[in-house]
Amino acid sequence: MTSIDVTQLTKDYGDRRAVDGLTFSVRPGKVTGFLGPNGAGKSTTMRLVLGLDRPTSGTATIGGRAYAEIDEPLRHVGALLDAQAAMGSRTGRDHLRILAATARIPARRVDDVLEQAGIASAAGRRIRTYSLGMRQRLGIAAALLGDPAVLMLDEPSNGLDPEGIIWIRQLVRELADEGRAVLVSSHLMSETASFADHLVVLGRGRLLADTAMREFIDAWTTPRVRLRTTEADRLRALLTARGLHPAEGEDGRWTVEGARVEDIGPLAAEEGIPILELAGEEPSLEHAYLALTADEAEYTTARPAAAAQEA
Ligand SMILES: Nc1ncnc2c1ncn2[C@@H]1O[C@H](COP(=O)(O)OP(=O)(O)OP(=O)(O)O)[C@@H](O)[C@H]1O
Repeated sequence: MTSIDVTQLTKDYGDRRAVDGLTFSVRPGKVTGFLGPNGAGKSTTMRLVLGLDRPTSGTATIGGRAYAEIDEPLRHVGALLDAQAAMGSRTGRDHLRILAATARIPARRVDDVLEQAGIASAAGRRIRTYSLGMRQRLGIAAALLGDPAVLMLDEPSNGLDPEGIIWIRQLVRELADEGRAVLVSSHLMSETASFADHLVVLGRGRLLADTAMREFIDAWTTPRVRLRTTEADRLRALLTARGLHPAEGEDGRWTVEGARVEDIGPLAAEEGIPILELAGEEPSLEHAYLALTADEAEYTTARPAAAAQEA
């Protein structure tokens, strides 16, 4: 069972600290979502794990060894960093054959991963004729080539069509279910929520959260209930007496922050207050993420947390 272990990892570019004393692990059998605002240090961390850059201090290891010390690393670690960087004059198949040859991976794996990535029919075409999504699929095929125990995918659904996005969601889940350690960075919260079990969140190079998805959402959001009643005054008095603050919306619906349907339904029934509608709002990863990172975004427009809560 192989994991990625990052310990006190720091990287300075001149006087800019891109990664700041990071410690976390990516465990086998799980999809770990890697989140953070633009410039938070996600790509730099992945590059350091892959030995593409040298840390200023600290370590990043895969199965206890630095990437540079791993023999035939493609057989142990698959990575998708910049899918657009593949050589444009080669065909997709040749690109993968060359990669396979460098790691003594059998050539038949090339056709397997082309098939798995859904680009077998384009394998003989030059990469420069590929669409953004096809290049992305080729990059994922390359990451899978060595059947690695560890995968690191930077924004894998970039440029993929809706069918491709569903495919990548299923793929990362399958890879984790097979016991692999899978780290996936993304800016798409609903997508991350659909496949990640665990989250590592960065802000300005620092670790903001390293926690199970469910715990993260529960810690950074409050439950909310929407309801409609014919006896608003009585219900308001009842809820206010219990320390809740119901707020009336323009459409005649009431919102109660910090409450669940299980709190309100029985209470209203006990008092004989008719309820016409009662629904809990499931807090989303997006709400939780924006609440956590509100003050951490280096490049930001409005106040995202406030905007999202109002939406
Ligand atoms: N080669 C480099 N030289 C100088 N600064 C760099 C270099 N690479 C990254 N940085 C800086 O390090 C910080 C972290 O960048 P990084 O690309 O790791 O963030 P990120 O979380 O991947 O962002 P995004 O979500 O926008 O991809 C940024 O401030 C960036 O400008």
